[in-house]
Amino acid sequence: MIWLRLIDFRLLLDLLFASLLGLLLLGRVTEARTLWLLRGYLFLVALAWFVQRYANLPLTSSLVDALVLACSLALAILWQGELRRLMELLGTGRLGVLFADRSRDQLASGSVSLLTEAAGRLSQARCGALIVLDLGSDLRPEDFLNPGIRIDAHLSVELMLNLFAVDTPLHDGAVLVQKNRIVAAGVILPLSRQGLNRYGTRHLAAMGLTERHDGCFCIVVSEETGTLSLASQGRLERPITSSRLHDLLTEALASAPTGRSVAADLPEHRG
Ligand SMILES: Nc1ncnc2c1ncn2[C@@H]1O[C@H](COP(=O)(O)OP(=O)(O)OP(=O)(O)O)[C@@H](O)[C@H]1O
Repeated sequence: MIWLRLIDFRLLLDLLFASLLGLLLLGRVTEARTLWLLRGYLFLVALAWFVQRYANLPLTSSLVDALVLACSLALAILWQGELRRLMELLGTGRLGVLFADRSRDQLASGSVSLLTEAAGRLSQARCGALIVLDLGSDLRPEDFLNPGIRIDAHLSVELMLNLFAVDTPLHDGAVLVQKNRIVAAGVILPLSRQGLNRYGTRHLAAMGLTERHDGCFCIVVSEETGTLSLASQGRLERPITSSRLHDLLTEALASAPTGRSVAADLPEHRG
């Protein structure tokens, strides 16, 4: 049993926890560029640890430490939105989101066609619209300024046109689509603080929600111009054609994680 004494259990535990944390972080990233950056950063951190622990090279160790610090600062600037979100999740105890199932079977591709057709027809009619497409985020009713009215209906072009028809009670605000269903209408989203001088509130609302929730996309139809836009990660792509919208949504669907449903938490009526 001498070999048992030679094993450093604390070191094993340390390596196990660090590997689990690394795998968890890598598992949450879907975008290729972000993944490369994260891999590079984790490699540098591991190198710094290795040099410090096993090589008696103080100057090299200081240089690698300085490199890790510089990269940490650069990534903190680059990923400020994601880091803010992570701190929000830690602060509100919603850690389950980090371990959520990431299978990709939510919005069917047929729904992308339905949404594109609805958006195209709303655009032609210059009927203002805002559709939130949740492809697997951790959205909760508290994330909205007002969670709106619960609908829970099959996604259809006709219902979408009806919901945004002018002078109907639910046309103001956004429609929330989750897992091929229209979950709610009249949803009021948080506004973005970017682009205050460039965009009106409908577009700012689309940016505001998507900058907070990576798995959310917002389709915006401008009432003024009929222009179609797609918001993701706080950025607006506009103007876009219906076919471009279809391509972007198909792409988004192919790389989207699945999250929990907000439907169950929505109140029957507006507070
Ligand atoms: N926070 C919000 N959440 C959801 N919808 C909102 C929000 N704020 C405004 N809207 C919707 O946007 C409409 C007002 O749009 P506004 O003209 O201010 O914005 P816009 O970006 O210029 O859009 P448009 O090009 O359609 O005029 C409201 O009537 C409402 O339906």
